[in-house]
Amino acid sequence: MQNARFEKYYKTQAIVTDGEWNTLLEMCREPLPTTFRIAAGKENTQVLKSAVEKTYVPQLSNVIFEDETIGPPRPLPWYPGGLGWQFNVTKKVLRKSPEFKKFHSFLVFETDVGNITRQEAVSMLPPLFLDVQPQHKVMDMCAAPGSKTSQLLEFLHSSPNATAASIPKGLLIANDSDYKRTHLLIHQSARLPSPAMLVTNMDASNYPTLSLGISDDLSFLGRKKMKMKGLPPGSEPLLFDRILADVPCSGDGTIRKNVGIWKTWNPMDGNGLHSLQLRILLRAMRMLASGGQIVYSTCSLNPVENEAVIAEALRTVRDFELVDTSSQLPALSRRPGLMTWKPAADRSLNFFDTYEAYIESLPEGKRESARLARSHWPPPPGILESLHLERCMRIYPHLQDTGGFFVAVLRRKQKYQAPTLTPRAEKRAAGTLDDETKLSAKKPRLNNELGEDAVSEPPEEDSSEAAGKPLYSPEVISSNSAGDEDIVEDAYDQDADTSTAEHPKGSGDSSFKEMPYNYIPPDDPIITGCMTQASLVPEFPRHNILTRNPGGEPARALYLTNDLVRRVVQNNDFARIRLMIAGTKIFQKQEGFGKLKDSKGQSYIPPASQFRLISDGLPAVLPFIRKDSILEAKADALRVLVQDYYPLLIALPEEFRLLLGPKPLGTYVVHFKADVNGGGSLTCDIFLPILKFPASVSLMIDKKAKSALSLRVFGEDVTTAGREVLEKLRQKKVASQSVASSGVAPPAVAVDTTTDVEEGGNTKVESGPATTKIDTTNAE
Ligand SMILES: C[S@@+](CC[C@H](N)C(=O)[O-])C[C@H]1O[C@@H](n2cnc3c(N)ncnc32)[C@H](O)[C@@H]1O
Repeated sequence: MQNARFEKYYKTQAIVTDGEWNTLLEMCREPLPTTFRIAAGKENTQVLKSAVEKTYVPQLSNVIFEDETIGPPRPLPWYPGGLGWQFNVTKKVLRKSPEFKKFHSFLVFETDVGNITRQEAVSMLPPLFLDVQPQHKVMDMCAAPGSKTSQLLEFLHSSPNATAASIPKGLLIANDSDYKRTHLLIHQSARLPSPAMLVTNMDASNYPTLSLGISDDLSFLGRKKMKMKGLPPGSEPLLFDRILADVPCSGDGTIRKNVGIWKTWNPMDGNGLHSLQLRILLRAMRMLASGGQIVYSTCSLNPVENEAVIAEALRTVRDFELVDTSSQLPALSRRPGLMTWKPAADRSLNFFDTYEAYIESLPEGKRESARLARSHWPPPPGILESLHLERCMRIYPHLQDTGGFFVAVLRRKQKYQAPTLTPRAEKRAAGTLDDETKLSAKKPRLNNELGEDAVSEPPEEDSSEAAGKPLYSPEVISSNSAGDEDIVEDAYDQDADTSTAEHPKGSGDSSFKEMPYNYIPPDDPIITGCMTQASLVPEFPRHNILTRNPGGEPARALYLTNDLVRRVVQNNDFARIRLMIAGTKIFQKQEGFGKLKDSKGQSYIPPASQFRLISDGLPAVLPFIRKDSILEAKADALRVLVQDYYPLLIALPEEFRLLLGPKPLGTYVVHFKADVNGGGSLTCDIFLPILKFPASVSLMIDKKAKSALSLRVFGEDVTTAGREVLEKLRQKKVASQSVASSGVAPPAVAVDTTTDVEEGGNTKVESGPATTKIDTTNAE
């Protein structure tokens, strides 16, 4: 864990005092504690918090392992509501100490079902500073794998005036340019299903302005007739209230976790990312609504990726300022942003005081293609002080035993003023600008923004309009000048910036093949059937249900969005904007239901009623389910339901059987009431979907969620999957005993050697043995 360059570079930057440097460096060599947070705003948030505080902390308080006393988990003092936690034990302790093993299983189970997220402490900070509220339009520009996205979603869903299940008015777009990584994002966010969520796969530095369609309220435009190319006049751009720009970075703040950085660190990684980071932040600034806020963050200590980016962005878009966050999270120990720094021009650490000195050092023929831009250096005195870079936050590992991190909160200073159109823009608005002039007006704005020096990442060629693709840009683009900072114009000004939209960097996939999004007419018989089946009240937003297949038929799965997501989905061209998901799945066709025939060969269930509620989307639907249709049950019924995939009706406890028995086949929600005495420890109310068959019933949650529930309520995994794992382990033990006694190798036994839950397999009950079982049950 040595790197002379790393040491020299950061000593030169004076990121801490000389006296403190060794403490910082020593801490970089220590392993990082494990941190996790309990998901906020869920029904069981307080239950889990209390399980950690009142059950696990006492159990783990006096653990002695190999003659050493191990400390229990402790709360992160700065994390609101006591929901952030940290503990510091080795993997060996986690595996071998019975107390910690149990705690580890608890964490694994609850993580799988989305109640707990393992996340580095410092990575929890940006969403906390973003101050997201349920009505906000939020963008997470570089979101994968999505730990901050899930935190943002929790905030979007936590309204003091509503239940955790209510649908927020705002939206969250989680974007990443890496196609494969967007799937991590989808997986992560599925843990908190949201009708307000969209995932896109775009280059954030060129993110197109999305349209919200024609708005009744045109005050955002300052004029009634604004023409957007490809859209009817008066279309409203989607401007965001909150944007997180957690940009790609060199990541040296993660050196405690990623020890490989000791070997490979060099200043050129940070130098090379500066331009992209700046472009992403500038794009965020242009997409921000009046009064909005941006959080810019990196897990890098390098000022070139941090203060230098902020300084240049503030100089470019002048109506922004850094927010003084000193009164927020007072228990968080932090250092102010740097006011000066010295870029190194190469791996050999040749430092230059000024950009001019750097350029002069280059042979004449190489100056044009200099790798560093003026913006790598601090702004000149006079300007520098006015930027208040000290308001940026630097988190160092030794301050509170974390990774290193950088956070800056930016706010738009002034209210938006309606633009006065230049003559060119007037011509454009009138559609009288000839094509050639239009194209030349679209010269890459990027060069202006970054100055002539921004050569390390040359702007890509703009080919979108030339290729005849529709662009959602208004015809009101005035001449491009770097100081021309007008919100609406910025938001619209996509002509210069959309060239890579169809081929995001890193996606490695140029043929985007997501299914189209089609809203189903609210009076469609399938929607009516679903509403009847699930006893939904008339207020259910039936107009916001979409399906995803080329024909637009409600064939298999139905997704729920909110009104705002619907406006986005219906007013944009997704041949160009790579939309991965919109909203959350709430109903799924139960294919086996069609096969259920009575003795006369008639279908039991008409096609319009063959859809069932799925557990993932239940929180979004629950507020709309008629209370009197929800079945009540106790922990004893839950035990039967988790024990087998398809328990027979006659196996249910009498009270619940009498309730369910007379009901028609189909989908129901069961309310398991909090009860710590009834054969399990149900410490809070839970609502789960079930599906009733002629002679059996199935709890419609996946295998992992069942195991997690079983562990929490019954203290053991009583599920089929859990029993199978135990059986395999037993067989393995028997086999190894027989080797020991006979000396003969036994036949191979397929055993999951990894943890039970994680390796329980991915088969969802919902799609697993259903068909076979249905047929059997029917035959009975
Ligand atoms: C620091 S990571 C983000 C971590 C994430 N915010 C989280 O908390 O889980 C940076 C992400 O930026 C993505 N990325 C890189 N270049 C990008 C670009 N031009 N536009 C959008 N995303 C980009 C990477 O794929 C990577 O997932």
